[in-house]
Amino acid sequence: MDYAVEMLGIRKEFPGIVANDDITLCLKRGEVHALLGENGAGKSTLMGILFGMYQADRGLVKVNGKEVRIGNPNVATKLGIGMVHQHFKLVSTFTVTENIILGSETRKGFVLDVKTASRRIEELSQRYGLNVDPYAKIEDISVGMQQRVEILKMLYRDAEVLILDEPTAVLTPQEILDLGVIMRNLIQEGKSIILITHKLKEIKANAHRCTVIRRGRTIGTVDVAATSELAMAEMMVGRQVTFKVDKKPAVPGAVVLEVDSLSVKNNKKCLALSDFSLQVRAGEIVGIAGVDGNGQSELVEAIAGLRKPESGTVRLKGEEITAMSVRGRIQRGIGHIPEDRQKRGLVLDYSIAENMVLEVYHREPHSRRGILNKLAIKQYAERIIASFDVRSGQGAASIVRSLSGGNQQKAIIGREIELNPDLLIAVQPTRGLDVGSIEYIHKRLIEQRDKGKAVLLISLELDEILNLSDRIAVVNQGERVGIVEASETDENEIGMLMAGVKAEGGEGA
Ligand SMILES: Nc1ncnc2c1ncn2[C@@H]1O[C@H](COP(=O)(O)OP(=O)(O)OP(=O)(O)O)[C@@H](O)[C@H]1O
Repeated sequence: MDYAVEMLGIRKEFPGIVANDDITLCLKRGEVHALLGENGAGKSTLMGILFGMYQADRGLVKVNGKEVRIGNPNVATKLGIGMVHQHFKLVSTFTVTENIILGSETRKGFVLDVKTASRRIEELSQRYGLNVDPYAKIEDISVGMQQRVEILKMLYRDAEVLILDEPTAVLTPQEILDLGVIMRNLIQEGKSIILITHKLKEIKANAHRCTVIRRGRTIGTVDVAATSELAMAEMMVGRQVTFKVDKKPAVPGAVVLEVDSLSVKNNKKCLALSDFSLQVRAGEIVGIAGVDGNGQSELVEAIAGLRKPESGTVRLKGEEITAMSVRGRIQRGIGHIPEDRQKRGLVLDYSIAENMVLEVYHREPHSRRGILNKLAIKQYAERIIASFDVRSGQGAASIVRSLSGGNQQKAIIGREIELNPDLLIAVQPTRGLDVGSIEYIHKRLIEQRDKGKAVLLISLELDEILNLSDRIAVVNQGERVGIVEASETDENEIGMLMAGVKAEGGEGA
């Protein structure tokens, strides 16, 4: 069999946890091979070993049939293995070419040979249908384009095996389709791809085979065309899963959040949200649908107190909070699951325990007269860890940086729900989560609603918006272009509104 990569019997232990336990993954040349596993199953660790970031404790790696020792990423690069990480590694003030040649520059005399490099990048870009401008600055191009630059970086270094770590998590629906085309172009040219993703639809659409791992062990490798999404999901979590959300009709009560004529500028000082009004009542979930970058982030930041609006007001339970501090808002009952878990959600070098009390460490029982009560904090964190199934090597004492992405997300959600807020703002709450965890988080959000809390849900996943929300507001270019009852709408109508076709139903905010 013609394998580009064989990973055989791989084992890797971290303090307190076996991240990979006898895992086998064989990548055929010219295939897209999905790697599927629940959060913390060990996918990133396995790929870290292939890319030379970690050393396996046991097992064998073969590239093109030959046993290799991949001591660091440079060795991986020389062996033709490239990786696009979830968080891109680009210098935003550099151009595309400068980023791509960084670390492997060629010179003419003392001068960097940017011209030849740009020409080669242009050729590669055309050959694989990437459409990247070598002279554009990274900060001026979209996230989707930046990802293509990462792909080009690998191709420039002659990678034959490309590892894509949850590549669609940051992409818009159109960009996801485009990436599918790019992957097809790559394999047509003989490249092989390992695709880490939680999205079964994408595996179905793009992958030939899929290896499923659970709790560090290989469950099996299946032929994707012959295996249903449900079957793959069940292999992954080891039990039956349902994709449908069960919920009773909402019983909305008093208005909890009232946003009135809010206008907010973005970092570039342009109006990102204009004259936006919305109400969220107790006992309902209001979803905000929109293509990424249409003012959702600015709306959330203005409500959470992270950004000052230009005009308009924000009220919580009747009280104006437009200019109130973040802590004041938290104390009055706002919980916030932020968009970027690493930048806004967590302090990565703190333990789980410390992260769980970031908003409440100054209150009893977590501290008294300025002295922290470590035991109370640990117990508080352990409760969240248990009820949200946050998996880590050393429980509450684990440093958050060492947690898998999905477990970091579960920790944040647990922390915010534990605050029992009157208004819970959930931004992309299930980004990077496996289907089992998504099911659980959805249940918990609905439970909040049924307890009479107001939930504002912002998500780029239309399915999530449609399944969870009671009402849906659609934003386009910072304006509210429609607000509809979730039970009376469908994907098509929301899609039209997202594209900017106005259809205000005459209903109030
Ligand atoms: N550097 C590290 N130090 C200690 N523990 C680690 C380290 N890296 C990973 N782990 C642990 O190993 C386990 C596997 O993590 P890994 O990141 O490989 O999972 P994953 O399958 O990629 O998960 P996700 O889908 O959530 O990103 C987790 O329990 C994680 O906490």
